[in-house]
Amino acid sequence: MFGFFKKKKPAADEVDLSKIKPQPYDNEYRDDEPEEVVAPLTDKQKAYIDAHQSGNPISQLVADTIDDDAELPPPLSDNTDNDTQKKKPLEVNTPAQPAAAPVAVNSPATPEPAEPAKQGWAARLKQGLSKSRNHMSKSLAGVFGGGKIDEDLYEELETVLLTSDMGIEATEHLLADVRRRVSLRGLSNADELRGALKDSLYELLKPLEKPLTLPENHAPENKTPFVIMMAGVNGAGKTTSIGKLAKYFQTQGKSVLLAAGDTFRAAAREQLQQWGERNHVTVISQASGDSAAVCFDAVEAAKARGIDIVLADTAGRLPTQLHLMEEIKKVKRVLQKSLPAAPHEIILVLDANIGQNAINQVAAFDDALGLTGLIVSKLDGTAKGGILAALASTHPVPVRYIGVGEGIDDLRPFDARAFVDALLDEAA
Ligand SMILES: Nc1nc2c(ncn2[C@@H]2O[C@H](COP(=O)(O)OP(=O)(O)OP(=O)(O)O)[C@@H](O)[C@H]2O)c(=O)[nH]1
Repeated sequence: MFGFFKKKKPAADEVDLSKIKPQPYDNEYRDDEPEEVVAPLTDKQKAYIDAHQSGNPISQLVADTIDDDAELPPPLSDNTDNDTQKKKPLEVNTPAQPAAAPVAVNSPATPEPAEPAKQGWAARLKQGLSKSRNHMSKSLAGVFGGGKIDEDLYEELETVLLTSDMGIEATEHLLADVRRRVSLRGLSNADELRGALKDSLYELLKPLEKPLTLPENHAPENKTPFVIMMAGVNGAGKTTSIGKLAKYFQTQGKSVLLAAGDTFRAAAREQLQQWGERNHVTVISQASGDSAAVCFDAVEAAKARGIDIVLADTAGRLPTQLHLMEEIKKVKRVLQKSLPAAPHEIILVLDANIGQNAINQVAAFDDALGLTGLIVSKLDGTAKGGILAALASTHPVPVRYIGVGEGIDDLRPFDARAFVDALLDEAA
């Protein structure tokens, strides 16, 4: 669809958009010349070309027309000169040699370090949660260690749950539920408590298990992209999660495009471009441009190419930074300009290490954006995996995925049963 850009010779400092190739789709790389897939130009496309020829991505024009721009803070980039910003060329990083099959992730340009033998997800999850499991196991040794079930034992259990970051509400709920099960099942020995606790925790977490359902593949000409926007505080794991998801979706036969909407952190764009190369997917970015504009461009590019999924990165921000919360709301509004139903999914990425702070973050981002899901990252780095129980009792937003490591395969849909087993089974 971008073949029409061939008609213009790009300026020296611009990306030559004629080099853009279509993405792999449905496991098949379409190597046809761009001109062959060009439909007659619509008014919108003409406007796009005009905007591009003036060195001014159309997204910037759309972003500029958002009514409440006046209330917005100055742009995040160091460069606050609007004119200069408008001239920032759109960067489209398309991998030079897309893999024949989307599942192949090794790029000749950026060879992957040799990975150790692949583990199944259950083993990865268990290994990822080993800190939490060891903490639980050690603390619960006294509880499950034998003897009678009595009030002292319930008190000990209460302490273990609280020190595992489950929070007061979840702890009270679990204690009451365990008591109920003990009485129903007529349990009397402490070593029988483990099963009762596992069942209680599973029932508490089960409502969080609502996997993301992607739309069916449509014919390319009818297809609109499914847009996933990421939000979260600095360093929560947004960019890394996008990289992992890009691979995960490709293994499901979906084509993916990335939007480098974190235009604030110096290396975020390069970091996303690296993930793009590893996954052989296109990354749309602008050097220190406007986040909303980059995301808009990405959705336009995805529409033109019949891409299934757009993953939009955003800069990290604290909920207390009100001007930055306004900025991310603007990203959402500008995405809707390109595709009224977008973003179809707004995911908050939560670092599991932050403990009870997670509750405030979920509440604040939900209030600002209307969250549809969570990714709980870095569960491997904490001994307090109980945060999910706290979320389930206070702010039960679906946990779409959990991350248990920095590797590309260390992210999967949340499975309450597997999680409880990995957390509460006896440590190896
Ligand atoms: N151990 C572990 N590390 C992770 C996980 N997810 C992300 N990280 C690491 O956390 C660090 C921050 O991750 P990023 O993806 O850059 O975080 P971000 O939210 O995009 O950061 P900002 O752009 O600054 O807001 C990186 O070093 C990642 O490798 C995880 O599940 N486990």
